[in-house]
This record gives sequence, C-alpha cells and structure tokens, in this order.
Amino acid sequence: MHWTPEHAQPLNQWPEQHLDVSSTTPSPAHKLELPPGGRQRCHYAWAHDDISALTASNLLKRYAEKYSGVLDSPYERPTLGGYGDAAFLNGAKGDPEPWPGPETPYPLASLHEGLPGTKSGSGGGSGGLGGSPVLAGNLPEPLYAGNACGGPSAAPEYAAGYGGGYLAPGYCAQTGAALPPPPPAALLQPPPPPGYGPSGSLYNYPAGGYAAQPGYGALPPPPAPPPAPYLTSGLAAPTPLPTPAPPRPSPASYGFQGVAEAGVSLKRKATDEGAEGRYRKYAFEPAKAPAADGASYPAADNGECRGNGFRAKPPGAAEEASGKYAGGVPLKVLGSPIYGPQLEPFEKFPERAPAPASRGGFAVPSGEPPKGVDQGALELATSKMVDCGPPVQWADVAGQGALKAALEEELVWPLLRPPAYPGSPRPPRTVLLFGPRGAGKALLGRCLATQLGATLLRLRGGTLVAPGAAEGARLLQAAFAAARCRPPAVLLISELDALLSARDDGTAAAGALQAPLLACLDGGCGAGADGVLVVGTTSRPAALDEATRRRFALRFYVTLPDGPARGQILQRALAQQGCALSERELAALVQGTQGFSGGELGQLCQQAAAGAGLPGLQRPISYKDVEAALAKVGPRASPKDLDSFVEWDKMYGFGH
Ligand SMILES: Nc1ncnc2c1ncn2[C@@H]1O[C@H](COP(=O)(O)OP(=O)(O)OP(=O)(O)O)[C@@H](O)[C@H]1O
Ligand SMILES: [Mg+2]
Repeated sequence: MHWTPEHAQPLNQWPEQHLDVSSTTPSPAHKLELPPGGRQRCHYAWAHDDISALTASNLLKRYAEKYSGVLDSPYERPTLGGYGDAAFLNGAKGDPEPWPGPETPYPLASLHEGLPGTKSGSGGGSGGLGGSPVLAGNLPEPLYAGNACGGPSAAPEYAAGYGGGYLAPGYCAQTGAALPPPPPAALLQPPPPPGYGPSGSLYNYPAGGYAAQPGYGALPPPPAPPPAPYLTSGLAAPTPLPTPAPPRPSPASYGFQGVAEAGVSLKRKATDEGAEGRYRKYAFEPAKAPAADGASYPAADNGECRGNGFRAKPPGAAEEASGKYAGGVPLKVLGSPIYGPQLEPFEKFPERAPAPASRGGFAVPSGEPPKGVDQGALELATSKMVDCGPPVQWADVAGQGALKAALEEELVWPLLRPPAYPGSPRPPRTVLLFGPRGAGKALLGRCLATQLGATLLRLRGGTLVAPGAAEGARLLQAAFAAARCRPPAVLLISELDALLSARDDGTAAAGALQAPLLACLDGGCGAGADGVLVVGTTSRPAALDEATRRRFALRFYVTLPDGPARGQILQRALAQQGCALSERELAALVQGTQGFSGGELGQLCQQAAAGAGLPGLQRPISYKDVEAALAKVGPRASPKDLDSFVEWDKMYGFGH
C-alpha cells in the first residue's frame, strides 16, 4: 500500500468532515471541492442516509476491510474499472451476494456529474442502494488518477486501519438517529497522530516509534545463503553466518570495516551480494615467509626448488591449501564436479607432469626445445629468469579481492580446465596488469604462477633494453623459448612499457624491442603454443600502442591498497621488523598512509627500522619511528596519475 503524507490530513479529519454518513448535506468544504456544473451520481450502499448510524458503521467497517484486502494485495493493482465487480466502482455493494434491496445495480456512469442537492436522489441515484451521494461527495480526494470516483477507493484504503472505533466521534456529533454507545476512552485518548493510528492494522506502528524497537540483534538470523550456481568452480560456500554478519574481506584482527574495493564494477558487486564471504578465501594471511618481494627470495638456495618455481610441498600442505578457502571459518563445499577444497593446481601439475595433449590444456608439453633458439641464451634464461621463490597464495596479496576473483575466474580456471567441447574459445594466454608502481602487479603475477602450478620466469623491460636492442631481442626470444620448454609456465614481463617507448631515464633501444616482443607474443602464446601464460605489467599503460595492447587478451587495473589492505601490509611488514603497534596506532598509521602503494608501505617500514638503528637491534621500532619515517617516504602516484589509470581502465581495461 502506498502511503504519502498528503493522505494524512484528510485521513485525520475524516471522521469529522468526510464521514457524515447520517447527513445528506455535504460539508461546505466539499461543496467547494466538487467539480462545478454537474451532479454527483455516485452512490454508496453502505452510506445510505436511511440506514442507522450503527449499521452504517458496521457496513463501512466490513467493506472497508474487505476492499482494503484487495487494495493491499502485493500484486499490481488493476485500475478500478478493471475489477470484475463493477458495482464496487460505483459504490454499490461489491459483493457476490445480491444486495438486499429492490434496486438493480447502479449503472456505471460518470461519477462526477455533480453533487446532488437533495435527499431524494433526483440525480439518478437508485434510492435503495446508493441513494446517498453525501459520502461520495465527502470522501477524500481520489487515490488513483484514473478513478473517476474518489470515494470508494479511498474508503477501503483507510478504513482497515481505522476500526469502527474512530468513526464514533463522527456519529456522536449527529443527532436524531439511534446513536451507538460512546467509544471507549482508549480509542479517543490520545488522538492518533496525523495519518497513523495506533490500532490500525495497516499502519500498526508502535506508539513509541522505531526507537522502541529492539536492535537489529534481536532480529531473526538471516536465512542461509542460497546455493550460488555461478560459482561453478566449487568455491566453498560459507556456512550461514551469525547475526550480524561480519564484513567480508576484513580480517578479524583489524577494526576496519570491509571497504568496497575501488573500481569494483556494479555487476560484480551485485553478483557478490548473494554470496556472502565470496572473497573470504582471498583474505590476507599473516606472513609465513620472508618478504614477498621477488628480489628478496633466494633462488634455489636449499635445493627445495622443484624446477617449476616452487618448493616441495611441506607436510600438511593439503590442510594449508584448504585453509585458503576456510579462513578460520568452516565452509561448506558446493557440489562442483571439478573443484573441491583440495589444492587442485598443485595436485594437477605435480612435478610438471605432462597433461594429455588431446585435452588442449594449459600444461601441454612442447616436447623438443624450439628450433632456431640460441642454446646459450636458452640456458641463460633458464638459469637467470626462473624464479624459485616461495609460492604466493591469493591470501598473500592484501586486498584486491575483486581483482583476485576476476583473475581466478577469467584466467586460472579456464586455463586449468579448458572447455572440452569443440569450437569453444581458447582460454586467454596473455594478461596485462597495469597500475601505480608498487601496487602489487608482480606479486599478482607470481600468485598466478602459483595457482597454475607453473614455472615462473621473470623478465624486466629495463633489463632487456639495457644491453641494446639486439641482445635484448635475443634474451626475449630465449625467455619465450625457455617458457615453452617448461610448461606450464608463466612468463612475467615487468615494465613492459620500457620495451615500447622512451622512458624518462632515456634508455637506448627504446621501441626497438617492440617488433620482437610482438613476434614472441604471437609465437609464444599463439595457437601453436600451449602451456605458456604471459603476464605483462606496466605503470604506464598509455605508452602501449594499440598493437601491443591488443596482444593482451585481458587487461586489469591493479589499484592502490585500500585502508584494510594497508593495515595488513603494514602489520606484516612491521612484524617482520619486530614491531607490534597497538590497534589505535595502526589505525592512525593506516589513515596517514593514504595513497601509498604496497611497495611504498614496505619502504616506510624499512625507513622506520633504519631510524630505530636497525639492523643493530638497538631497540624495537616504535610508533614514533614510523611517524618520523612518514616524513621521508611518501606516495609517488599523484591524484592525476590515478585518474589517468581510471580513464585507461575505462577505455581498455576489463574492469573487475
Ligand atoms: N596487495 C599487496 N599485498 C601484499 N604485499 C604487497 C601488495 N602490493 C604490493 N606489495 C608488496 O610491495 C612490493 C612491491 O610489489 P610489486 O613488485 O608486486 O609491485 P609492482 O606493481 O610490480 O611495482 P612496479 O610497477 O614497480 O613493478 C612487494 O614487496 C610486494 O610484496
Ligand atoms: Mg613489478
């Protein structure tokens, strides 16, 4: 039922002004309201002036309740003319039973032909049923635009909410007729607020207003989330959460509310609404290993590297793997036939086990080393470019929940489980990650390699350009060849823009490597080369020309970390320096590091450690050290830079 404030006033005054059912004389106010030059021919059986006030009250109540049920129905209201019972429209009894009276149902006619001036029904009213036009004239304004007769539709609208009790004042004021007993004082005192009745069934609000309501905690717990068929991968569905539901990606150790990731598309957000905790598995986990920076990882230092870039699976790795989905909360696994809580990527590609070539999967081995590739360069690439750092799980990347989900859904899953039916599109083999420096693009590339169980080869644009165009091209080809030799492989090319155009540092060979790069992308990721994923990263996406841009099937914006993510990165970095800030200090630090990238947050902590005299371990880092470091380390990306990323994302990015 629609309730608008304008209904309040007429409703409040209704008993006195509009329900003078025992009188045949309309109120002066209504005389003025009626359209001039016509007679009102609308008749209401239940308002006939010949019936007693008590009968009228009962009838009014009865039919008001009846029709209010019609009007209250959740379905779209038909126009009044659309009701089967046309008698209702003209005020006759809207009842299947025949109305006890000699008259035939009042004919449907123009209802605003005028106001009858006499009681005799000379205006065409059928004396028995709708003899009294008074109520029609006195009823409030029509509720519906198409309702020629405002009365009948208005009456049921209000009457159900106002029992017979409120009618009494109107009747009591009348004389002559058999009056009903005076209403109980409770019905009169205190008077209902305008438009609302304390006892009305329609507007049955508590007298004290909403403030008197118990808090949300008293509400029944929300229903269990429905099965999410779109999570075809078998993502674990969380068990029903207690009320109130905790914020989604925010870790329990922080007081921050879950902040929506910047740039999350409405579509994805809307999809997420139904799957509470969708990003739970991406929740940042405390540090388990040294800094996640690639440079800080020792390469094959203890012989644990399995050749595919990752260390041997420690005992209990399966539990750790299922933990990525759990995040401490027991989760129910959806019944996907493909994915389960087991760590599929690692299980699927143990020790580079070749997958059957007929499947067209990501791990199809290429067999012999590619012809025409310099063996020396190949060995160089293999020895220098293969990254043997520890695996990076989704949970090792703070924040970026929507991006991680997009990468997994649009890249990892299609690569691991390519569609089996013929003619299906080939999963993407190239992805471009762009965003401010230090935002975690390389970290995400490493994470992709982990998720795919792939060998990770890392290249840096600046490194390729430095020795000159010819040598750079040779290294580039060698890197692609090495990747093809070690499928499944992820080739991570950072600073991609350095290969394409001049940088500020004025390196030579700028742009000279574009042609070799395009050739490698076509050959290394083309239809004939399965098992290689190229991840390009850049902080200058505008430097990419169209030809290069088009070579990257997916393009995702890696944003700066939001508040909760900054808190996680800071806490982790400071913990590595032996510093534990209080929650309040951490919150202040998060506030003060707005616009910092993950890399800059790491620099900040290093600077704080240096201020404290580390590495001499003279004293632990304090909040003051970090504050002092803030004066030296600041965010590099300007708001203008960030705007340009957003613009580029809008034009060429894929959103997430
Ligand atoms: N979301 C994050 N969670 C955890 N650590 C992060 C995150 N983002 C960045 N870092 C850390 O910041 C450092 C820099 O990250 P990374 O090298 O991935 O940035 P990048 O975007 O590749 O930067 P560049 O554009 O300079 O290459 C790394 O130590 C990385 O672990
Ligand atoms: Mg990088």
